[in-house]
Amino acid sequence: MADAQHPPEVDRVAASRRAVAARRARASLKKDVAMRVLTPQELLRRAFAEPASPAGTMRVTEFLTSIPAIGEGKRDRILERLGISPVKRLGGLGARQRRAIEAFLDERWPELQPRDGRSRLVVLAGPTAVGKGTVAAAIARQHPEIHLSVSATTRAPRPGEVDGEHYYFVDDAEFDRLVDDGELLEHATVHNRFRYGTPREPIERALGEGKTVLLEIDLQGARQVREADPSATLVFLLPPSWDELVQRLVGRGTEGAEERARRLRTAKVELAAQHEFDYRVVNDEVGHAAEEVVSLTR
Ligand SMILES: Nc1ncnc2c1ncn2[C@@H]1O[C@H](COP(=O)(O)OP(=O)(O)OP(=O)(O)O)[C@@H](O)[C@H]1O
Ligand SMILES: Nc1nc2c(ncn2[C@@H]2O[C@H](COP(=O)(O)O)[C@@H](O)[C@H]2O)c(=O)[nH]1
Repeated sequence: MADAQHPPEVDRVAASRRAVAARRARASLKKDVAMRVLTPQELLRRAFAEPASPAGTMRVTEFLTSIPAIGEGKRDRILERLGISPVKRLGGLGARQRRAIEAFLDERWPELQPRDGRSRLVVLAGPTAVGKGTVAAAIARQHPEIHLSVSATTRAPRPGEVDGEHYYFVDDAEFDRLVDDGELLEHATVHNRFRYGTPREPIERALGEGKTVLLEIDLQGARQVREADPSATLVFLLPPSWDELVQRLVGRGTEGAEERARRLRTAKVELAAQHEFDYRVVNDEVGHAAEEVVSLTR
């Protein structure tokens, strides 16, 4: 309430700060559910016990889509079935609606959990020129609901590559800064040459929104992701044969002979590590390989 000691603008600033803090706290709770640090059932219990808390002020729509298996379409069907308005906040649900949403979670929980306890983070790795980029681009085209990570790199753009779309092209100083500020989920010097890394924030945001996230990275990066999140799904893309791999590299025409030789040396090391991965997919035909990778993320 405004008075002589608390003029209205001071109250407005304080209220806006409180609103920002509450929004951040709700976003953090959603991320915890998406990352499975917190179960939806625990979040509901907090919301019902304290309707004014960040959990209690979360909208039912936000709550449902924080569960990775629930997208917007499914969310709307669930709310309609439960007779709950999408504008409702968890703490504002009536007794009947609380029972309905709790019963729904109890009944459907087994199928809402990620398959065999895996997170929604998916790594696609494999030797140079096997077609990781091509398969990842096909997945992004066919499945816009899957978030494709854009890496930072110190390598120069190839003709046609667009900053912010194919990579964030940065210099060494900026890459150092990203590492020092903890802005990368993983990073590595690839083919003993340039540095590549996965920006952390867009990944966490997409996971927080319940999306599947695809990282197209090298073996060193895949190992770091496994360390950071043992429940990530690691997929290794294989060529139909070694000769076909060499042909694809030569056919792409983006590297000179020396760089091709360097990449093929790394390819031998990467192929020898394929058994560290959860799944192996042969990229014989792009569409098939893309759908096979997607089926492993379901
Ligand atoms: N299934 C396929 N059949 C034939 N050619 C393919 C197939 N998949 C990809 N290619 C071609 O192989 C070449 C290499 O593909 P791409 O650049 O996607 O490989 P990459 O694994 O991302 O390579 P790098 O690790 O070197 O970046 C490209 O010219 C691409 O068009
Ligand atoms: N560890 C990481 N590796 C990455 C990342 N982004 C790409 N890569 C890998 O680098 C090589 C070479 O890529 P190119 O575009 O120069 O041909 C390839 O194996 C990519 O998978 C990353 O963020 N981290």
